[in-house]
Amino acid sequence: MKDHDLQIRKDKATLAADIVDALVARIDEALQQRGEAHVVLTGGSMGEAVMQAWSARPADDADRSAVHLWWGDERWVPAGDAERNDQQAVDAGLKRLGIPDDNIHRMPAAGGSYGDDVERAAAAYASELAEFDEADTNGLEEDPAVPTFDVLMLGVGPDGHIASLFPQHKAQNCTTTTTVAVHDSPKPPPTRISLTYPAIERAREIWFTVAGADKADAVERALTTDDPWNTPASAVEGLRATVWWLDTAAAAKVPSNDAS
Ligand SMILES: O=C1O[C@H](COP(=O)(O)O)[C@@H](O)[C@H](O)[C@H]1O
Repeated sequence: MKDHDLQIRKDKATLAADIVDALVARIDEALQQRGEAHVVLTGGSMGEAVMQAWSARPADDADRSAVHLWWGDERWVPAGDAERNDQQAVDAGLKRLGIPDDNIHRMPAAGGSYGDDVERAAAAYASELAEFDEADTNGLEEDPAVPTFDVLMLGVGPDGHIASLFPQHKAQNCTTTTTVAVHDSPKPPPTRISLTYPAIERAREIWFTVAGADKADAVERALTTDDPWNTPASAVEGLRATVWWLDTAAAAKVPSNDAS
């Protein structure tokens, strides 16, 4: 069993609310310490639940002009398509957060500036990430050209995938760039863009956000094995912390799964 921080809650709604409380605290801390905050959103069911909980918080007058949002992966369909992770975030309340549009770093869409060229689109997102690469990493080792993310959230599929890195899929082998175009995804839609492992691991904190009984086996494998090829969620750790935010159903096969 890995020495990761386990945060287990009784249900998905409580889980999402507590994730958001912790996220807002991390963002405030990053703004105070470094003057800006970089957060990576996940798509999927927990991406939606977290965004709903975040956008439902009472409005405050906090300055969010230095908060940047990124995505860990995106589905290669046109802008505005309900399958897109960014569109699901918008539908869940993204625009109510008060974060400037220029700081919301969406992955390119099919049929947009890069037409149907998903490779070029992935490379363009890598360039956008590189614009926020810092020279001063506050003592952390520097490597891939991405901002050092303060919190990078990852949903986990029932198969153990994270972002759009799927079990036994060759996109996992891409370690020389920070983004990868994913073809033949086993989960629809078949074409996607994903951060690669080196980019994902450039995060002070990685937060796995997982709810539901169908994820319990994947969570157990991720916490007890080091086998990225078969369970991508077993592959990554944050630079300072790795936190598993689980509801009791997703934590069913994890030892000491006391909910609060
Ligand atoms: O397709 C995707 O799936 C994963 C997991 O989503 P879930 O709905 O099973 O929770 C998600 O993390 C990823 O961002 C998304 O593109």
